[in-house]
Order: sequence, then structure tokens, then C-alpha cells
Amino acid sequence: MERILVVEDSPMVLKIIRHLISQGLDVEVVTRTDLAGCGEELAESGEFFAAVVDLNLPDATNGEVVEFVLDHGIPTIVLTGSYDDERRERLLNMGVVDYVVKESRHSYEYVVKLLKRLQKNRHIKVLIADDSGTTRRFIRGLLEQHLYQVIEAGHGKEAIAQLAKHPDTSILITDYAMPEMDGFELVKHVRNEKDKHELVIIGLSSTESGALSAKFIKNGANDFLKKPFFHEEFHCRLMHNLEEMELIQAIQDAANRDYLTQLYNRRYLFNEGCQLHEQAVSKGQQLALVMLDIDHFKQLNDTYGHEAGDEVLRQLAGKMLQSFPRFLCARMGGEEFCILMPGLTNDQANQLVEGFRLMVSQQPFMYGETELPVTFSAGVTNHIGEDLDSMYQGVDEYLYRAKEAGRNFVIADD
Ligand SMILES: Nc1nc2c(ncn2[C@@H]2O[C@H](COP(=O)(O)OP(=O)(O)OP(=O)(O)O)[C@@H](O)[C@H]2O)c(=O)[nH]1
Repeated sequence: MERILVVEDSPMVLKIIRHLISQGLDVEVVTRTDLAGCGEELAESGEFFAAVVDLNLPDATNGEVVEFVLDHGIPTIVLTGSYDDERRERLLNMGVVDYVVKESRHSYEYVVKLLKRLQKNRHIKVLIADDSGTTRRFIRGLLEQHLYQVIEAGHGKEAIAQLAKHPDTSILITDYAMPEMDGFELVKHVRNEKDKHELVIIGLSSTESGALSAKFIKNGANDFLKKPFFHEEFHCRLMHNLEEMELIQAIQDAANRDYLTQLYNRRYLFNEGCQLHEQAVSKGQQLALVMLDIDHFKQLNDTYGHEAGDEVLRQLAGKMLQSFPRFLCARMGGEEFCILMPGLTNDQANQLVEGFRLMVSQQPFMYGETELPVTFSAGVTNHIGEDLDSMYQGVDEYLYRAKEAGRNFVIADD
């Protein structure tokens, strides 16, 4: 488990921070109350994901702990009792993640929010497009303090090439005036492929040219920053846009999933399935569709209770995800599920489903101490037909026949 070091002499503050961190993050919190203790801790193990340190400690009243922890390469958030501009400037220049005044519970909640952000940022790629190496280095420095992964481009065309090479990029920060392709052209080009909730774009403009920022937004950027900007302003804008994108992605994901099993839902299977079907038809590729339905589920509910039935649905969904990690598994409703298997012939899909049927029928499902007998019947087709609907009707018919044949049975194309 990752560890966070908190160096703070107030028992009350330590208690609050420890509590809030343990509620919000899955990390071990190591606490020390002075610089000497901090030194011992770093000498002993040294491996910390981040540190939260108080500026004023009994044996180091002038913020000495900050430099000490930063020297160990640990991202550091500073806590202080009072705000002062000169000190703030000095600390930010030293490369701390942020500077938080201990005012209320909100300050500590902000610290936890920052820690969560740092954990996520390690997986977030940011592309900087700017022809000035100095600006790129400056922005890279800011981003690396917050643990983002950084890639760079010297002009618009290079940025497009970088995005093609790194399709998982989440943020593009772009200047306007660049050779080859300017910032507006770049934004327009990128927006043809990715919308605002897939890639955050922040335009950079200088204070003299006020119209640039509005033009960036009109061309499809999420936000803009006027140069020169404050350290905190940069991070606040970035965080705000990133949080908005993550929130929308989470809402989209929730709308695409079944609440009980967390598998995809019927709507998502049909949306994705139609695209996969079109692609399979146009490229002459294989596509298999499976429909499976738990046998005598009403009886199981009646015998063991609805809660037990829910547990069976969850466990079967878990087994499907484990057995078919490459394929799109969905709960269509009730006790009926579908799996889309691009690239599989009928025989291949049939063999996989037959193996899964055997495994499910042989491994009991547990509800507390009770073993529940669960089997399913299934239909499998890779007759591509006119559209996904016709495939769906085909597997529905096979499933009906599998039930008629006595259940715990799979029927596929001849
Ligand atoms: N526990 C639980 N039961 C559900 C859920 N959704 C649907 N059901 C129940 O699933 C049962 C389906 O019953 P039937 O359609 O008669 O099918 P069956 O009993 O599985 O019979 P066969 O499919 O013919 O083998 C009904 O009793 C529904 O109430 C759910 O989310 N949770």
C-alpha cells in the first residue's frame, strides 16, 4: 500500500488529517511531529507517495522541513498557520505542490482533494504544444510538480502526430502562434475527432491580445489562460477542467451500466453492437453474439429469496467478466445477458460458451453459507444478417430452443 507522510506538531490537526485521508484514500498514513522524527522516517524507509508538512515545527520554525522533504524527491503540500505573499512565492518557487493555510476543516479537505488528484494525475497525459522551448519547459515543470505525464510538440502538426501516438492523452495545452500549424487550426482539427469530454483543450494567449482567448473558446477549446499566469491559477484551471471532464465521463459510464451487476446495459450493447456490426459487414470480419439466460430463476428467487437472486446475478456477471475479458458483456434485463464477440467464428464462440456453461454448472454459487445451484441456457450465432437486430432475434430463437431441450444447454448455428 502506498504511504503518505504527515509532519505536524498539533495533535488536533494530525487527528483531522489522518481521519480525512483514511476516508478519502486507500493509503497508509505515517505521522511525525518534528523535523528530527521526519529525518528518522525518511532515513528508515524513505518511500512516500506524497508528504503534508507543517511550516512551523518545534525544532524547525522556519519551514526547514520543506526543503528537507523536497530533497528526497517527495511531492510536498505545505500547511501553514498564516498567509504571506513573500513566503508563498518562495515556497512555490521551491517546487511544492501547493500551500494551504490552516483555517478550517475546508483547508484539510482541500489537502485530501489534492492528494487524490496527485494519485490520479500519474495516469494522466498532458500534451504541451508551443514553439518556445522555454515556455514548454516552464509548463512541464508545473505539470511535473503535480505528477502529470508530459509530452511536448513544437507546432500544430507535431501535436497532431503526438496525439495519434498517444491517443490516451487527456489534456492539450496549446499556444496560438506556432509555425506549420497555429493553435486555432490545431484546436479545429482535434475537435473533429474528440469532443470536450474526451480531451480538455486549454489555449494560451498573451494579455495584449484579448480577442485570442474568446477565439480559442469559439474554436472548441474548453478554457484559456493568459500569459503570464500564476502557479495556482494554472493548476486551478487545469484541475477544474479535468474534474468536469471526469464527472461527465462518470455520468456517461453510469448511464451505460446496469446498477446491480455493473455490466454494460442493453442500450450500450445496442449502440456499440450496431457499430461493431457495421464494421464487421464493411470489412468482412467475424462477429458472434451470445444470449444467455439463467434457468429457473423464478424458482431460485422463490426458494432462497430475492436477495439471493441478486447475489447470483452479481456473481454470474463477475464470472462473465473473468471468462470473457476481451468481449462486451451486458445485462439485457432480468436474468438475461448478452456477449458480443468480435472476430470469433461460430465454432470458437460456441466452444467458449460451452466451456463457460460447464464451469458455471459445476462451481456452486455461495449465498452466505448456502450453496445455490445455478445453470444457464444460451444461444450463439455469428450469422451476420442485415443488422444487429436480426442477430438478436436469431440468438433469441436458439435460446428458446435450448430451454425447450431441457435447459443447462447451448445451441449455436448449424
Ligand atoms: N432477484 C432478482 N430477480 C429478478 C430480477 N429481475 C428479474 N427477476 C426475476 O427473474 C424471474 C424470471 O422468471 P422467468 O422469466 O419465469 O424465468 P425462469 O424462472 O428463469 O425460467 P426459465 O427462463 O424458463 O428457465 C422472475 O421471477 C423475476 O422476478 C432482479 O434484478 N433480481
